[in-house]
Amino acid sequence: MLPALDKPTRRVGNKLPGANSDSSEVSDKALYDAWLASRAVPASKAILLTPGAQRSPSRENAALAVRIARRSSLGVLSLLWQLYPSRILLLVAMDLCRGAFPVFRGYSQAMIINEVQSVISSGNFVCTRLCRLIATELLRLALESGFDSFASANEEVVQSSARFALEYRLMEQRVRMDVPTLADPNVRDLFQESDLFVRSFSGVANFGLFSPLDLLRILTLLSEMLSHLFVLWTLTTDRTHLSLLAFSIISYIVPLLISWWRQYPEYTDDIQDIRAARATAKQNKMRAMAHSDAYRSEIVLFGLGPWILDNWARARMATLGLDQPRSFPAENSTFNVLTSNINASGLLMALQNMPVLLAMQSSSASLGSFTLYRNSIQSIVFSIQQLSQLSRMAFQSIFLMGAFSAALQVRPRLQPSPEVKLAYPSSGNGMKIEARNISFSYPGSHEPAVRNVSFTLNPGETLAIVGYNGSGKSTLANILLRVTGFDEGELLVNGHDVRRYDAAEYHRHLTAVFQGFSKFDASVRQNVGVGYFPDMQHPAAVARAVKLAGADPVVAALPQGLKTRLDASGAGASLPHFAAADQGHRASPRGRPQGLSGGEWQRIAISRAFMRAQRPEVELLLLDEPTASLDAHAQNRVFETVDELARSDAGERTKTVVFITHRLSTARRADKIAMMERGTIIEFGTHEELLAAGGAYASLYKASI
Ligand SMILES: Nc1ncnc2c1ncn2[C@@H]1O[C@H](COP(=O)(O)OP(=O)(O)OP(=O)(O)O)[C@@H](O)[C@H]1O
Repeated sequence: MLPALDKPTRRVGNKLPGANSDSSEVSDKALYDAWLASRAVPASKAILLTPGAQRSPSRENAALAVRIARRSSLGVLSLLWQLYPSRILLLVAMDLCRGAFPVFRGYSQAMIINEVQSVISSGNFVCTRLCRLIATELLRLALESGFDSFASANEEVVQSSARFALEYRLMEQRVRMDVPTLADPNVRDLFQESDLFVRSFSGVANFGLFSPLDLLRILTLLSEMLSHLFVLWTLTTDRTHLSLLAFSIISYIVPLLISWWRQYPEYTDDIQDIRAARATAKQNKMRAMAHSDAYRSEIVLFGLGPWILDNWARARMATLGLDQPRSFPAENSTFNVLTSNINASGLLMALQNMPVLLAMQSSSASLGSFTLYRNSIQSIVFSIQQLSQLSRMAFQSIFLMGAFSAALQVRPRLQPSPEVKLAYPSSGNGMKIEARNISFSYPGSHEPAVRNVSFTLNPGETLAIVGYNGSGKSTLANILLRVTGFDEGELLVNGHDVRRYDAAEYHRHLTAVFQGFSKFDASVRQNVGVGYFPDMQHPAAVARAVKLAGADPVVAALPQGLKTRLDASGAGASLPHFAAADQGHRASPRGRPQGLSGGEWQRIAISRAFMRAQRPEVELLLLDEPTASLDAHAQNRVFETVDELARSDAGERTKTVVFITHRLSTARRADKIAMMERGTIIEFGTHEELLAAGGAYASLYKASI
């Protein structure tokens, strides 16, 4: 079970036998735990690294990397293998062959150099052999580039299909996730790191990311090193030469090791302490604010730009370590100071030349073989350098791979486990809802948003939920809709615990208007059609829903009717072309997204709910302040339509209706009214009963008329 960082899981009693109801799980808990542990900021187990941050190469992290690799690499590699086994084999073979190319290149060029040397030293300027050698070199170059482009094309196909396959798996998993699962910050980070893993499939070192396919690059480097070693072996057959060879390689590697050691403490530009972790989180928050369209109006109106910039700059400087003066001698060790002041490279260069000079004494030595010798040693050292860089990237990618594997195993919190799953039993005349002592607290909140709520609603009845702001109405609605889970109590729907229904199946039997409904940057038809996908492509069905919601005049005034693209950002309304269009009402240019008023958007949201409300399988209509932005006439019409939709042709009630409202004139339409205060139902009954009781509802009602 995922540890909820913000909130202890309080689930007392009423737990379904054998079911982890309303809790998510990762089937490989050890994998998830190892990934989570790798994110702990050293010296503070409570603060976690931001997603994508590099793990320090510590012993603990190395052990975690081994554990993660053991648990996830096989799954990921077999997933990749299944895509294109033949192409992957070809990729491996070609990458191994590529390793031998530099050696061939070296040989060919050495032969040309030798030939030029012999032509000059003999004074016999006959260039037939030289021309032949140059022609061979050109042919070799052509073959090599042909081979390279074929190998690259193959690699591109493998990389992009791997990326697509993994992206698909991740996307498939992400769309399965419900609100409570994604409310867990660890799950969100898990998905974010998985995204980075998927993005790494774009060729070597894409944005510093390393994919398992890039391991082939390591193969190429190894085969290149081996072929260079072979060349050196053939060039230096006796023991003296072998020791010279070893000496030569060491003299190249030592400066590298020294510079690597000197850089090591600065190896990461990353979060190694709590202060940096906090600064990174703040920097990301400020960056998100600056980039988001959703905040734009308030940023402009309240002049938040400089405040955002200032906060971002301070946090960014802290993450880059620019906020404190650097005292170099204090920060650097004596060793670093010494080594930075001693330039050993000159001396080592001289040492590197020694083997070459000694080899020159040999009678068999030629200028070409010297070139080949030096070239091979340089290539070996370069390969070692690259190998060390790639292995550091591979180390980081293990954690991202672990995140990917764990993310694919997350079971959404509201999804029942197979042993307790139950098919939804339709009643045919509306949903029966029995709430028993339901309580729920948002993660991180100490006060329950819903507390000990109990009520019964019979099939076909209408319930109005009223109450003060923040009294828990929308939260209760989300619990009934199974968008949010609950911590304690029991919710029976048609006689069974709602936690036993598959969430997607349960949702097929209800429709809703949310208080904060979604506005999509899409056409009117799509904005409404999402309410019932099978009919989205049928303009007549969409037009019927639009008419039922009273949105037909809005749509008729749009330049392309149902096909008009809507501007969900709200920025469109303030753009010049919309200002001009206002005089000629809706005469915006074809194809430009169209802005809508708050009330117009609300009618679109109601149309969306009505798309599905007409379906016979729908047994619950839940409307959270559906008419808050509508005028009184439009409001009455919406409630009349809801009443019609909730009845059969014969006029019998076939759907249960729950609506939340602040307008108490509409609440009296309901069979039952629930008055909420501080998360709980304080009064429950008919309008007349509650008025007669003279309690909170009665006083609120009197205040509203
Ligand atoms: N996502 C959330 N995270 C944390 N707390 C929340 C969240 N949403 C709501 N709350 C808190 O839960 C409580 C109930 O909120 P809810 O939205 O259910 O009230 P409401 O009665 O619908 O309010 P309103 O009439 O203003 O729409 C409030 O105290 C609110 O601050």
